[in-house]
Order: sequence, then structure tokens, then C-alpha cells
Amino acid sequence: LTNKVPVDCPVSFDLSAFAPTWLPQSILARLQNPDFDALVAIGSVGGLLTALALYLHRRSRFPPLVPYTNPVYGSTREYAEKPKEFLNAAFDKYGPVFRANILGRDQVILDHDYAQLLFTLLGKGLDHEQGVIDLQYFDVIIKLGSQHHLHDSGKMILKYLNPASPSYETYGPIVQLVYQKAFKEALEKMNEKNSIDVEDPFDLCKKCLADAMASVIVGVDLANDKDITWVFINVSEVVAEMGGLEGHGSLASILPFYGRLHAYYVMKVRQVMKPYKTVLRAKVGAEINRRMALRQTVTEQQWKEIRPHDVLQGLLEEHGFGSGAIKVDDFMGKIENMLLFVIFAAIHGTAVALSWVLYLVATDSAYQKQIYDELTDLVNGTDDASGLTPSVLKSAKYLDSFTREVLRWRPDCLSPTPRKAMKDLTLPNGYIIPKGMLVTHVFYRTHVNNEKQNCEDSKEFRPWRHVGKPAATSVNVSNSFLTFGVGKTACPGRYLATYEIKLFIALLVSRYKMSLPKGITVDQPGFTFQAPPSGTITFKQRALEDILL
Ligand code: HEM
Repeated sequence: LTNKVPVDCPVSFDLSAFAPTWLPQSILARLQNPDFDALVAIGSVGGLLTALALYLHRRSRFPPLVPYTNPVYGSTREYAEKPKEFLNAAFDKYGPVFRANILGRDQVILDHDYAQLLFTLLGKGLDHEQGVIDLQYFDVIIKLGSQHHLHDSGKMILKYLNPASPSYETYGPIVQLVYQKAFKEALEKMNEKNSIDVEDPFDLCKKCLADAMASVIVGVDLANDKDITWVFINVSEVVAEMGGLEGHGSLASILPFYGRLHAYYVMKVRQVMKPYKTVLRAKVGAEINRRMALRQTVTEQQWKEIRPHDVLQGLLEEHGFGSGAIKVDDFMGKIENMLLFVIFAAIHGTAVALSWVLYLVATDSAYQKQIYDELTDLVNGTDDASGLTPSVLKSAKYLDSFTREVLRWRPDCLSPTPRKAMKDLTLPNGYIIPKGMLVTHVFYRTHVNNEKQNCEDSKEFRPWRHVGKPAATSVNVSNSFLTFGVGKTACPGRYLATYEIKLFIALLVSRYKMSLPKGITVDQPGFTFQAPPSGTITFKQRALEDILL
């Protein structure tokens, strides 16, 4: 290097004046050499300027950032107060792609034209699982509640809880019995006007779904066990609480560092999932032993008649049930985490969606009349309690359209399942999404876009708009209906979820007229999960001769 230094270089600095004295003499001497100083100075400044220019050039291609003043909260508070307004204003100002600092990190938020990239770029630079892991409340579930990945739970659901599964139809009567029992307990203490006010129907929705899910997953007998009910009702609540789902702006949801600490260490020390796992292990373990013992005592034919139709039995058969090969401890170790994740995925989200459908049905007697008339044709006067199986309810076009319309129209916050950029990605408009950033979208931006919806009034709630459109049922995911996602990661539980929702409404409408004396309120807007509505619903029993089911 020194050989190439020009002898009469005009600029020179004595860099040794800035050098720490503990440096070896040989280096200090070099720094004192005026020719060497000049080269170093010019080289360093040039290098720094080049690096700065490259850095600024790269950053100038990042999507615009919604400015914020508080470095701790970023835009989280503004967003949490009025998510829809915040997002609309940002899209108006910055266009279809922008960044906002929400939940303690910059996130790229995509409008309708770009939202599909979240699904098409999966595995090509965007990662689904890393995205949800990065949001700390999913860390809580995945790292502590379940070591199994989302996809394992997804595969299990797809196998046992979709219409192509041989046992799918058998879930219908099970869910109906659960609902009817719950309605009896909650709604049959009528006043003299044959009506009852239910202050918080969300609890009823959640209880029904938890009991139904327990019956479908671990079986009817076990679902009646109080401890199992406790697990199914509380897991989603505890996880929600832990991760700050219910506490907008909770420390864990604002400071990613604290959130992670909270998830990995505080929760690990407290082992909040342990009681649930202990109950699952003890009760489900005993149930497996009981089934294995029973199987030994009956013939093949008898077993066919009494074989339980639940997911647990399917999993057992996959693992060698009947051949005596199942070691209960190993088996439980494998599935208890998966069960915990499914319980969370299945109950909270569906209860929120169901409560919205219920409230919106209750807003207008004309809606109820339409659904009631359709059901009358469907059940054709029968009082068969198990009549509304999934395939029968499939013909209820108005009820299905209503359900899809609520799922289309309501979700107005950020998606709960963002993606993570695993490398720098260049969008069609030239913006760069830097490696490591979360990328997400807002359902309603796609759902209220006229072009995407192929209609003029997509902002309005029109419950019958999907009737007569076979490609627009409540389970038909597409680029214009994203509530359940689309493509490879689309929600595998949507068949069960929509069946549970429709059956709940059908059974209520067939028996009661509903009204909302004080209207609907939403206590807290949704953050990354749609918030449930609240407000009293009055259930008035129909005249005895009008009760359908
Ligand atoms: C109305 C109720 C529900 C809604 C709105 C909903 C929505 C979603 C969404 C948006 C995703 C992620 C899609 C993506 O990021 O690409 C998802 C994934 C998932 N959902 Fe649902 N879901 C509901 C009910 C259920 C139910 C009842 C179950 C279980 C029976 C379930 C199990 C799952 C699982 C396991 C995944 C992860 C799939 C994977 O990554 O492979 N969901 N759901």
C-alpha cells in the first residue's frame, strides 16, 4: 500500500493524534506518516460517502413510513384507537404500499392490488410461519403451547374436519346436541312474555363452540368432563390475555423485546400452559386406555357400531390402534401441543365471527324471516334434532350468503397472520421490502374494493348478494375473499367454522325472534384479531306451532 502513496499529496492529517496510546508503536508510526494519512482520509471519506449513498438509495426505495413521534409506541396508539380510520388515511396519503410502526416494529401494509402477493410469494421470499412467530403472541402459543408447527395442526384438521372426510357428516348431530343443550340452559328461563334478555351473547357463542369443538375432537363423553370443558374454554382466553390480544397497547404487544422476554422466559417460568397440558394428558390418556381396553372385548362388527366418531379416534387409528402398538405417553406427547393450538385457532376466532353473524341477524326481523322461510323448506316440518347435517345445511343458500357477507364485510383490522420477508423483495412498483420485515394486509380493503368484488356497492352490507353464485359460498376462498386466507395456507378449519356458525343461527332462528333493544357496540376495535360486538340481545320464543327445530 505505502508503495503507491503519492509523495507530494497536498492533503495530510496527523491521524496519530486521535489514535489511542496503547496501540503498538509500529502502527502509531504509520499513522504519523503524512502521505499515508492523506490516502486513509480520502479513502475513508470516499468509502463512507459511498456506503451512505448506497444506504440512502436503498432506503429511498422502501415503502413510505407513516411518521410517528413516540419511538416506543410508534403508531401503535393511533392505530389502536381507530384502526380503520388510521389505515384508510395512510392508504389515501401514501398509496397502496406503506410502512407503519405498529406493535413495536415497522410493518409493510399492502392494499388490495398487492395483497395477493402475500399468498403468491409464500416460499418465494415471504414466510408464513416466521411471520406469525414474529408477532409475540403467537410466540407464546408456538413456543410454549405447541412445539408443533401450524401446518401439523392444519394437516390434522384438513384430514378429519373437511367435507371429504368420511366422518365429517357425523359431526353434524354431535354439534346440534351440544347447541341444543346450551340453548336450553341459557335461553329457556323465559319471562311471562316468553322472552329473555341475554346481556353478553359472546359468552354463549364461546361456550357452544368450546363444547362442540371438544365433542368433535376428543369425543362426546370426554366433552362432558368439567376439566376438559375448562381447557377448551380457557386456553384461547389465557393465550389471548398473555399475548396482549385483549389489552390494546399492553407492554408485550408494543415492545417486541419485552414481548419476547415475556413469552420465552416469564411465561416459561410460570408455565401457564402446564395445567392445561396436565389435564389433557390425564383425561385424554385415560380415555385412550379405556378405548383400547374396550376394543379388546368387542368383535369387529360390534366395534364398527360403537366406534367413536371424533378426531382422537382418527389419530389413534393412524398410530396403530387395535394392534396394541400405542404407547399412551408417547402418543400424548405428540398430540397435546397440536390440540392446544387447534383449540386456540378453532374457538376464539370462530366465536368472534359467530357473534357478528348473530348480532347482524338480530338487527333486522326481515333477515330472520328470510332465513326462517328457507329453513322451513329445508326441514320440511320435521322435528328431527339431527336434521341439519353439513350436507343439508349446504342447501341453505340465504343463510350461507348471510354468513359469507358478514365474514366479507366485518374484518377491518390488520390480518393476524402476517408474513416475514426472508430476503429483500422488489415489488412491481419498485419498492423494496427489506429482509426481516413483516408484511401484512387489511381484509376490508380488498373486500370493499368494487373492482375486486365485481360489484358497485361493495362497501354496503347486503346479506343476500351471494345467493345464486356457486363460486361465492362461505368456504370459497379467492383473491377477493381473504377472511380465511387463500392458497396453500388457507384456513383448514373453515368448513367446520362455517358449519358451526350456520347451525347456531339456524337453530336459534327456528325457535326465537331476536332483537337488539340497545343496538350493537364494539368496546374495543380489533387490533390484529377482529373484535367481538357487545350489547343485549332479546330472544323471544316463537309460537309453539312455529318452532321448527
Ligand atoms: C370464522 C372462523 C375462522 C377464521 C376467520 C379463520 C381464519 C384463518 C386465517 C386467516 C388463517 C391464516 C391464513 C393465512 O395466513 O394464509 C387461518 C389458519 C388456520 N386456521 Fe383458521 N379460521 C377460523 C376458524 C378455524 C377453525 C374452526 C379451526 C380448527 C378447526 C382453524 C384452524 C386453523 C389452522 C390450523 C390454521 C393454520 C393453517 C396452516 O398454516 O397451515 N381455524 N385461519
